[in-house]
Amino acid sequence: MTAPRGEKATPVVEIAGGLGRTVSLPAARDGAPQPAAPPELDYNGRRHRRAMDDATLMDMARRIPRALAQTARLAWSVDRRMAATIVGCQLLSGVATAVMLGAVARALPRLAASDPRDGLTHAWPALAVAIVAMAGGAAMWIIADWATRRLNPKIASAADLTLVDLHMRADLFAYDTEGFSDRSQAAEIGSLRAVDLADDAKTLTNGLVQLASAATVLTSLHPLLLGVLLLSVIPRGMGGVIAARIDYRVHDRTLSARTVRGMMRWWLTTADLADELRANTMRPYLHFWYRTMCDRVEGRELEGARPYLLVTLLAASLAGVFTLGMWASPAALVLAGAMSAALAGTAVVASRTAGRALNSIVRYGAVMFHHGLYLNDYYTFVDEVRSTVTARGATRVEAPRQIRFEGAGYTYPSKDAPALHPVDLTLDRGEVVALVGENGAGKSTLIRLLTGLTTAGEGAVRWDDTDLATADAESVWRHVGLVPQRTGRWPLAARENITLGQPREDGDDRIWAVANRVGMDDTLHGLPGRLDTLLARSVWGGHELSGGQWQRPACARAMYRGPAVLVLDEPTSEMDARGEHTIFRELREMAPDRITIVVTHRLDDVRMADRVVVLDQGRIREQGRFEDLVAAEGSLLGELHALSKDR
Ligand SMILES: Nc1ncnc2c1ncn2[C@@H]1O[C@H](COP(=O)(O)OP(=O)(O)OP(=O)(O)O)[C@@H](O)[C@H]1O
Repeated sequence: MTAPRGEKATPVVEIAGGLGRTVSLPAARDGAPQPAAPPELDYNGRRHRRAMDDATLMDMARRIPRALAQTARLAWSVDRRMAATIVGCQLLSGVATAVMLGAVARALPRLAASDPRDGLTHAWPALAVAIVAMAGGAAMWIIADWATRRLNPKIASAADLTLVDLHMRADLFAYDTEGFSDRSQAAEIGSLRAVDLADDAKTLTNGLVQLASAATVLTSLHPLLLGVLLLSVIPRGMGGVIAARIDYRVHDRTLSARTVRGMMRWWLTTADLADELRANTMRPYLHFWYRTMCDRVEGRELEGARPYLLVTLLAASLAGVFTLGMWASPAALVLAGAMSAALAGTAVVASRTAGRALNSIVRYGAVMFHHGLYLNDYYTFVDEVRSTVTARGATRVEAPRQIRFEGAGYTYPSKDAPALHPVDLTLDRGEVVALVGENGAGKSTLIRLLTGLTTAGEGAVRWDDTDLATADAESVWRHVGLVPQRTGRWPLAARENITLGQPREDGDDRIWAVANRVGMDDTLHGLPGRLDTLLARSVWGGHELSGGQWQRPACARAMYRGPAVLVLDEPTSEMDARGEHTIFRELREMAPDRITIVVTHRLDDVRMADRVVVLDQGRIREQGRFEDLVAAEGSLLGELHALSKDR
């Protein structure tokens, strides 16, 4: 048989089999054709492209005060003393510049006297003032820099902590809304940029203060000089905006590739996937994929280099022309007899100060505009998530004797069809209820509603008489122990992996007792530091558990809480038969004091439940005792049970 066009026939390797026979095996697909390049991925978080593309000098001038105010608010909230130090130093450095220029204005006419010795004698007090003012200005800059360095780590921690905490407190509804992860990512960029913004703000305000001082001195020398100075703002400003736009476009065009490359990097380097990657010879393709992303980023960055060079060259040339203009104006005033040569010298010094200040203002103004957009995202996201955190009611609930679904249904925000159609269901304390159904039937959604993780879109879920939509969420969760389908493999000590989420009791006796109940005590005794052993292979000194072993601390965690509502979503899917048996035996023993709900696809485990609720496409199709349902004609549970036996 011939191989398809473009593909090589799979080579066959002859190896010696047992008993002297030769066995033919297909060799690894070493020379397999390279696949197509990964598709261009679009990143929905790039909401600022238009803002940056369309930005005029006026837009920037309007937005920058807002960015400055937001940065000041952040700085003030983390360290008032340092924030005030920076502002004070900026003002003093401006005063120092004005004093220095004034002193130069006084010294120069005296230095220009016919006898240099005599001139110097008269000029030195003013020169001394100029030198002290310059040194003072430099000292203020250094102190402002020191204060910024003290402020920056605090800003970084505060912004990061706020975001992480809000993510942990956000209503799950927020996670399901369209574009949440994009907004979250944009906010994260904002929190990272907040530190840059403090630096940018310091340099920008310093530029503004210096400019104001120099402009005051220039105006006092001759009002015309101020006009020339203001004229020079326009070309410098335009150049700054265009260069910032080019930078931003490169940033924007490489953002998707950089984002997915960063995500893929974790997949390629984590120990979790190292086995799969090697044994399935995935490396060549993944290397090709990663290389393609690197090339994409590299290529686009190089594309931006040329226009950036042209714009900066043009802007520098125009700036040169205007610098000449600023120097020519005092000369013209001297020639016209409107200004002395000595004052013209002062004007040149003041013009140079103003020119440097303008450069800072334009450069850091553009950067602040850009970074400010992200800081704005940060605050928008923080406000959005805060509103979802406080959206629930304030009624505090006690451990329920009964949970009732009263026509309770739910549709995910991104979906048209309900994941759960309105259902009526009552669960009583002491009962073990098994939830059964095919993939996507709505079991996890029902669990989210009964534990108050999500509130019902229609109808109500009541814990005794309290509608969970009006309840204080934290007070509900205090009574819940949940083993979700995907549990956390927390990179913490074994002890914390069991006690996580509740206050520690004195001693480890309860921890060992619960470890015994989930059949984990032997494993814990085998760990080098027992309960102190760090359960994370990737971290130095850590220890790894097997997949099934990891499900035990998750069950132990829920049992350790001793909750009034115990919910387990496929808790034993990776466990061996002994582990599974132990867990279900314990669940039965614990049942009298609580409401227990178990989701499982292993239908033999369902026998231990008092009642089985079968979900089908978001509706309760049948419920009752396991034996009765299996025996009933046409029952879904009977069909699924028969299929599980027919393997
Ligand atoms: N966060 C979500 N956003 C949008 N749709 C979702 C979300 N979670 C679940 N769904 C959808 O809701 C429906 C019910 O899902 P659910 O997870 O409740 O099913 P399940 O019975 O637990 O399935 P499985 O047995 O596979 O765990 C499915 O169609 C699923 O695609």
